[in-house]
Amino acid sequence: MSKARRVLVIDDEPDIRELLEITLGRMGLDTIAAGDCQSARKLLQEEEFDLCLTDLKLPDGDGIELVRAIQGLSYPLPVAVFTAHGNTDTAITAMKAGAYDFVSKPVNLEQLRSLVHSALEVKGKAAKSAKQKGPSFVGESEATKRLKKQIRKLAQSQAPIYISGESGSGKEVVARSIHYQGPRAEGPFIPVNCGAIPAELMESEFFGHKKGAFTGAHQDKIGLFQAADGGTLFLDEVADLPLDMQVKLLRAIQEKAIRPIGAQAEISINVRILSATHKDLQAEVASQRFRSDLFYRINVIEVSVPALRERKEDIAALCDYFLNRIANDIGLDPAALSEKAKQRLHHYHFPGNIRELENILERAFTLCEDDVINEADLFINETPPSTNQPSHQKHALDGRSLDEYLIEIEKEFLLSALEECRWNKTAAAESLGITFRSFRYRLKKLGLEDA
Ligand SMILES: Nc1ncnc2c1ncn2[C@@H]1O[C@H](COP(=O)(O)OP(=O)(O)OP(=O)(O)O)[C@@H](O)[C@H]1O
Repeated sequence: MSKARRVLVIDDEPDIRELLEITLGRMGLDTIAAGDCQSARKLLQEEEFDLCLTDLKLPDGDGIELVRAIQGLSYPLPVAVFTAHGNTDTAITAMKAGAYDFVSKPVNLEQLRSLVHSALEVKGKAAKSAKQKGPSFVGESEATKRLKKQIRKLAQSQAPIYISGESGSGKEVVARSIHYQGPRAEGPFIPVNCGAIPAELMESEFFGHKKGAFTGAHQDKIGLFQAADGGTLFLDEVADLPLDMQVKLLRAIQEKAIRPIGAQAEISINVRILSATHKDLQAEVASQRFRSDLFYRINVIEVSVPALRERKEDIAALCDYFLNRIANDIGLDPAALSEKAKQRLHHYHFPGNIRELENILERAFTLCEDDVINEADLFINETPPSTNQPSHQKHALDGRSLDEYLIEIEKEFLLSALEECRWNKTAAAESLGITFRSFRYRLKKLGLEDA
């Protein structure tokens, strides 16, 4: 018979300790209880546990400190915290400190059981087979290595994560990687493009409906939250959610429960929320298009995906990967890039990021002759921003002020001129048609004097 798994419960209220002992005992788990920080620390030093549940207010200290101490143990120990009902701030602080999840007091036993099940999987499940299901994550630049490291760490927690980054930079790839490297890998990954659902269908899409709930509801329908139960719901383009839907979503996330349209009772759901948008979500909050309470709830931890132009070292590996994949898909030999084509790609700014690179290569592959892609096959018509065509018409302000936007463009021009002139400032100034003095002044103004 396998050994029962052990849960360390830390709470100063004897009634709660007893309730948890009974509930966890019925789940076949052993409970070891502590009433304060000091005895909890002693137990953590002396014994090994599979899960820890701790209150945040303890007579001799703060539960957050225990959460931090647990991160330093020599083995991974998922820890969930109890928070007062509706106290989102402390839940967020705890998750930032490394807590796996939180449970609101008074404790809802069904929610607690589902949390315990999924937390124990963090330790139990070998992510090996799951990892193979994850997306390919190509790139070895320092920025990509940092991103991969962050993903590995975040995959083990339950904290909602907000993924920011330009369009096509790989936000969904990051979300999938977090899902498939974590304990929910065997569960569903449900991506939803919030901007693509018509407003009138939104509630039913997210929460489902019962037969007859409204005209046209011919049968029961499961919503996206239920479809993602036990897994991850990825809210792509979350900034596009209408305000009334934002309220409903916030409630579902906070209560960990939904009610399908026309249903009598709520249904508990166990879903990890990841979200993304290419817009500046903070600016959306400032202009009251996005609710600040929902913003703080989904943005517990932010992962920022760098634009492709900020990790040019990845371009070669991505080209190999895409060219092999494209050729494989149609059963042909992969094409090679000519030196000039490589150079062109290296100097291009990729406003559409990795998706644009993929499209350029796909088109070039079908156009090239003798399996060699030449510069002309790339059809990159845009003159680089360092020469003469400003790119402002192609971009929306995306919530930025005109000044912020112009500063960004100016920076882009200066940096790409420098890059093209191999960091020779005199030549870069000349290529932009300005004096060396003016060039230096602008670099300083924009904080780029070290460039
Ligand atoms: N590191 C990577 N390795 C391999 N392929 C990648 C990588 N990053 C992105 N891709 C590919 O680039 C394309 C765009 O990526 P993805 O859809 O994740 O971007 P996004 O930021 O979510 O885009 P959008 O803002 O339009 O929603 C996809 O085909 C994806 O598979």
